[in-house]
Amino acid sequence: MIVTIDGVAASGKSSVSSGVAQALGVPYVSSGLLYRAATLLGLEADLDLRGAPGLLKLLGTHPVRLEPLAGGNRVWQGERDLTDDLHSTRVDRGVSVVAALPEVREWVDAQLRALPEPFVAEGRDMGTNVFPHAPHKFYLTASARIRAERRARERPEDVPAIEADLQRRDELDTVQSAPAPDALVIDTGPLDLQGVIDTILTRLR
Ligand SMILES: Nc1ncnc2c1ncn2[C@@H]1O[C@H](COP(=O)(O)OP(=O)(O)OP(=O)(O)O)[C@@H](O)[C@H]1O
Ligand SMILES: Nc1ccn([C@H]2C[C@H](O)[C@@H](COP(=O)(O)O)O2)c(=O)n1
Repeated sequence: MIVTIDGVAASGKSSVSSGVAQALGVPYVSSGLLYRAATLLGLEADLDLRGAPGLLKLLGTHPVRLEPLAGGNRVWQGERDLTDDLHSTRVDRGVSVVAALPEVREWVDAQLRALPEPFVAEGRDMGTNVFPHAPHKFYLTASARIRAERRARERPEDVPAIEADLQRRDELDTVQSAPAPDALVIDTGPLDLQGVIDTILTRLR
């Protein structure tokens, strides 16, 4: 069984997916981490992030592996754990460009589809493109201001700067971020984290 949880940037996808996955006793899969890993490695290699061939060559010679766990995902390149470097402002600013490359999307989708069920998958296009036959689909939203206020608790930047970055990413990610027609759309603005998790668990049960 696959549960998909998609949504806009910083809408709570990974926190909510982790809570739902732990309640169900299954792993969750954070697809965005693979796009972030491709971005980080491209930046470190000083590549033009708009160029798929260079990125794919890098990913082919230095394979990246996603480790899905219920409590949190980790991303490995050989023995190197990339996870803690994937949520920097630098990666945030480059990742939408990388995620727009069809070749990189194919690379991510192939890794996701090879994972053994059951799991909760979170991202942008889990319910539309990667797992369109999933029986349970959810889509999280909240205003850019609320998302920025939440994120400001974990980043050095102030709320207006984070909000501007989120709005920019929302625009760049629009193409692959539409909710599946059969997804339950949840406005997380008025809910706390547990409230969102409970809404999903209630629907699943
Ligand atoms: N409903 C909520 N109420 C309060 N805080 C929340 C809620 N949902 C998420 N948060 C907080 O908002 C922040 C962003 O959440 P999270 O990282 O899970 O979002 P995301 O959608 O996975 O982000 P990204 O798109 O950048 O990967 C975290 O600090 C999280 O604890
Ligand atoms: N299925 C996905 C997952 C992620 N992306 C893009 C969109 C974001 O700009 C970036 C990082 O995702 P996040 O960690 O913010 O969820 O990757 C995508 O296009 N498709």
